[in-house]
Amino acid sequence: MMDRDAGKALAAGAAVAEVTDGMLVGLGTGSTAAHVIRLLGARVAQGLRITAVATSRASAAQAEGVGIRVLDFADVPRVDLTIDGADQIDARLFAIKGAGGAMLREKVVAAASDRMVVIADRSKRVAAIGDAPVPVEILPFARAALLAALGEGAVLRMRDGAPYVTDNGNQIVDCRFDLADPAATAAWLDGIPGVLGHGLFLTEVDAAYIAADGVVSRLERATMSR
Ligand SMILES: O=C[C@H](O)[C@H](O)[C@H](O)COP(=O)(O)O
Repeated sequence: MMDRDAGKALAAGAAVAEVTDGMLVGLGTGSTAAHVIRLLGARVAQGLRITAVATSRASAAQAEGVGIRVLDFADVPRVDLTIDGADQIDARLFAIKGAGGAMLREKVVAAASDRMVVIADRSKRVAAIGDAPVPVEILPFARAALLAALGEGAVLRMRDGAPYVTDNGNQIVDCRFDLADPAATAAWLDGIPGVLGHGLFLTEVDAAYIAADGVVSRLERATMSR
């Protein structure tokens, strides 16, 4: 665990090095993104001038706590650079996100970003995304119908004996999909009324910093268009 956390911090440091004066930075959510916020806060204390938007209330609170000025994303048309974690990432820069429940805000912020970078310790790096639940944010009004539509293995996420509620006031269904064709699965999910978001990030990620054995490697989507 210590080793994984050291990897998260190392990857975060590599990505934070991309942040320069004047940027509007998108802050991800989760234990890896928390390192980014901590490191950015330290740089802000040393004089770095940035503003930020956060992909969750938790990240906004952490950022404000370390002196980063957080804007309301509702007022922000474009973001320069977003740095976020992932549950799985592969060489195609396909990612599964949302174990922390923030994937809908994470995706809209990523989509509004000129550059989106995923940071991860080696445990997240996989040959091909698939062996992890895909979180799907649903309209609670349609819960039973959507659980049925999402198929076998779809499980309503619970917390403290009640359905988990996202920052958006919705619920999450964790799904097990055959991801032989991730784009087809994403398109299918995008077409289901009442599905408000999901954790398949297939086009949003521009680069990934992966830490393993004290070394960070970078994967870059150099030639593919977004
Ligand atoms: O909803 C949560 C996010 O997608 C996280 O970025 C993802 O779950 C990775 O979180 P962690 O860095 O805590 O493993």
